[in-house]
Amino acid sequence: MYPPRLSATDLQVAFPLGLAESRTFRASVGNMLRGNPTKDQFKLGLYDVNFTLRTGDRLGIVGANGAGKSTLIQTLIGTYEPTKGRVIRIGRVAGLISAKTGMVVDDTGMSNIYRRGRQAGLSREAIEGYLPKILDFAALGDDIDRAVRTYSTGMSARLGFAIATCMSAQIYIMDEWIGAGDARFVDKAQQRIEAMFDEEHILVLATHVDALIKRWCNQVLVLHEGRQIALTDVATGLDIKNRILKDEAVNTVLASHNLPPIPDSDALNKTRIVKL
Ligand SMILES: Nc1ncnc2c1ncn2[C@@H]1O[C@H](COP(=O)(O)OP(=O)(O)OP(=O)(O)O)[C@@H](O)[C@H]1O
Repeated sequence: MYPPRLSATDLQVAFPLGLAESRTFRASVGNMLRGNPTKDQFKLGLYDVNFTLRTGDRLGIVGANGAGKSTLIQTLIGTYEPTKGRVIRIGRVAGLISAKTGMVVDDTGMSNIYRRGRQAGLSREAIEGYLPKILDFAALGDDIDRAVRTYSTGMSARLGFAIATCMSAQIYIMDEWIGAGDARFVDKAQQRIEAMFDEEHILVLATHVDALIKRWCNQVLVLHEGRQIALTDVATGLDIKNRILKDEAVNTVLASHNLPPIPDSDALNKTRIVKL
């Protein structure tokens, strides 16, 4: 088996801005005259993203609200298709982006374990092999046979986390939903993730919590208005993010770390609405 790898090359994700009403010619003309977006206009949610992660790499993704963190996570997992560039995933990916990710909420917890196992390409026997570990971690008791829609957020988080981390993935891609459980679960989940900090796994974590980045990551990617502005060590990445949050000029902050500037923000804003 090849060692795991996760890479993004010239990644771009654009969201259509076209309004539903502009399906008629009259509405389209009206929108154009009012300066509203037309059907063929897109907003860049993410662009210029480039990195390669190998075993042992643990990447923290940081940035202000709307910087593009969730868009990048969803694209790495494969929920969003890039409009340009590409993502390469080598190895089994576990995406942990919300407590109920990938679950059919009308089915029981147990059915969901089997479904997720099948989706991961595992045989019934293999899933049964993982089952005791999953049930132990989820600690749902008899509730495992109830529909997931009846679970609290914390119960769903425990089950989702147990499924994702007990079925031996090599690449873990997470948002900060992990904080959804109670203190005991968060502690257990943190220990479980830390046990994977070895040469066989890749971790990607998007979060606003600096302490988690410091504890779990060994490199940081800073996003600003959808663009990757730095891929660097943890201390530098957090400093850049925090100074930008305090409204320091982006290029001043980058220059203070000897990093290349980004085009001036006027130019940046103009290029954010694009026609593909
Ligand atoms: N489905 C969508 N359609 C249109 N625009 C979107 C969509 N999803 C995200 N965006 C836009 O893309 C940009 C990046 O959003 P994203 O949710 O990735 O940011 P974020 O860094 O995760 O923010 P937060 O910290 O607030 O969760 C935002 O301007 C957002 O409005």
